[in-house]
Amino acid sequence: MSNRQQPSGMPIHKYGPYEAVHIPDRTWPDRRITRAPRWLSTDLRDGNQALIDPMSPARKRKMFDLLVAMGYKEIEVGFPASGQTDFDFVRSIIDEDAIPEDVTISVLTQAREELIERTVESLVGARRATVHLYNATAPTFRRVVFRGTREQVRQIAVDGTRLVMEYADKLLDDRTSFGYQYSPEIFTDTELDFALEVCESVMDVWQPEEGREIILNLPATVERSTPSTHADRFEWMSRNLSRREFVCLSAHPHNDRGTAVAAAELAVMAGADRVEGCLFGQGERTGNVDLVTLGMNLFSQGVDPQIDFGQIDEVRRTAEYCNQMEVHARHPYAGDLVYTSFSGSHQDAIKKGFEAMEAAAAEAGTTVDEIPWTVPYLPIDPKDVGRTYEAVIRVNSQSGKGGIAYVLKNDHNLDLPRRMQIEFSRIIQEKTDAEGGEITPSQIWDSFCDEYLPTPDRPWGRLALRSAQSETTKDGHDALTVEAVIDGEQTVLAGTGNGPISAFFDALAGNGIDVRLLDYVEHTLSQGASAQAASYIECAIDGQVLWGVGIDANTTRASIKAVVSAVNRASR
Ligand SMILES: CC(=O)SCCNC(=O)CCNC(=O)[C@H](O)C(C)(C)COP(=O)(O)OP(=O)(O)OC[C@H]1O[C@@H](n2cnc3c(N)ncnc32)[C@H](O)[C@@H]1OP(=O)(O)O
Ligand SMILES: CC(C)C(=O)C(=O)O
Repeated sequence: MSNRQQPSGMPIHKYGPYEAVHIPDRTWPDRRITRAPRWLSTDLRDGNQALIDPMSPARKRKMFDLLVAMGYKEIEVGFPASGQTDFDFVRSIIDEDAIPEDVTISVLTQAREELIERTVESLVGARRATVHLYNATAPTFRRVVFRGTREQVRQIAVDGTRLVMEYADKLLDDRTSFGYQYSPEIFTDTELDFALEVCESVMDVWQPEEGREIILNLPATVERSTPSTHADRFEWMSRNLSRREFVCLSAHPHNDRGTAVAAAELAVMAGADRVEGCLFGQGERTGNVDLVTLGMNLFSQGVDPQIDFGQIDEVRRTAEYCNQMEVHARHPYAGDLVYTSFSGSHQDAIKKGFEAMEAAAAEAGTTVDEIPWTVPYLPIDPKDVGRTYEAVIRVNSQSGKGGIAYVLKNDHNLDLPRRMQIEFSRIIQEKTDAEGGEITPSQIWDSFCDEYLPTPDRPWGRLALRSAQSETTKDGHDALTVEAVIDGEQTVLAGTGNGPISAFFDALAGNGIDVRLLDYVEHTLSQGASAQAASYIECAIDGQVLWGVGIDANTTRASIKAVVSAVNRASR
């Protein structure tokens, strides 16, 4: 086959490659993230401004309280100059003293005097507050939006910073510890030397020093490049900024290329101290970077994310309510299906993984919660985010014996022998092939009972057990007397053997039912006085090989029931 590429016909002439950064001695690829960066949640600002239906004050408050409860210490709470809703919300959380002492709120503004004044006004009385000023610095914006030169655009940032400081001096008092953040918008489209020049000019006004940091936020307003180039740009800025020790370098990735999480992680490796994003990647267009995935990625590497994700479904439900948008079923760590496996080989490995964890914990004399998590296909223990194991394995036509056996073990403590797993999985497979879709654990259980465990309210089969009594004969054999119904007739069966099962086979043989034992497994189902035992018996009956199952508090009765189950199945 030829390797030559054929043109697709797509209009590629409209686009060009993203410019690389010349930084051959880059250091970020060798760095590791060993602690969480500072996080800023912008759910209430960048997230909110992208919603079809922006959050009502009640929804905003619910989101704010959620973020605080999760442990976010920097929260962008709005764009107060945008209108009364955002302004009033900022006032409400300050006036109602809803902001914990260790939480800093921040508010965004354009570099326009009337907006800056209104923005600072919204913060009066706040304990810890940051004004976040932005202006676009990218060439297209300079040309199209501001219709200005580099110098004029740099001046917007400088004047804006000065105005923020003046209004903070004028309107805020010593109740407020006041901070400042500047963002050269579309940093990813701005020439690096110009981004640096504007940031330096802004710093010249703010004068960062010990105890007076400046947050320089470098937004990938539109994600343009690979995460590696994004990291190169961060390393370049981090190396070239003056007063670096007083700068909190912040990343603000968006997800236009679908790589925002990687871009944020590589930016941190390249020197970013802080990451701005939204829960579940809410935000403009394809969203801001997802703070949940970032935090959980750290957690899954044994790094404390500094955020509590222990009840991820609660977080998801609240975010869905506030944003009025659903989190996708495949969303990392939080989607409905992300700890669920339908396919046979995955289920088999998961089941074995759980069993290996239990064995390793028992050997170490501890619990599975104390040993390293190593269950195949599950990057983290679903329990750590408040999920149960119930949904870990779900069964459809792609499933195999391991998954079905897992459901029976997990839900009913039944540990089926391997060959019986194969037998029962064929029965389930026939059902899923015929009916399509998923078969639920309760449908699996119904099928299992129907196949192996006829009950008085759901009787079937030619043989029904009424009672069984066994005693040991003088020569050490078992003599068994069984009251049963065979083909509708009350019968008393009697037989002897070197155990109750062979005595029962003897009794059945006397009634024309020929059964041969191939395998026998039993285990207890529960502990304590009402303990139940499960027996699994593989028999050859009339040329067929079949399993039968019996459950009873008495182990002899459990095994006799298992034989009855197999005999009935043979003639079903
Ligand atoms: C990348 C981001 O997410 S940035 C955040 C974006 N978020 C929002 O815009 C949500 C809130 N915004 C709003 O509610 C409104 O835009 C307001 C109330 C702030 C301002 O509204 P308006 O006064 O009608 O102005 P509008 O939004 O149309 O802005 C356009 C004007 O602001 C100028 N401008 C835009 N951004 C900035 C900036 N960061 N700094 C200074 N001027 C700016 C534009 O050049 C334009 O000026 P012109 O009228 O002289 O051409
Ligand atoms: C205001 C800035 C930080 C922003 O939201 C963006 O550039 O995406």
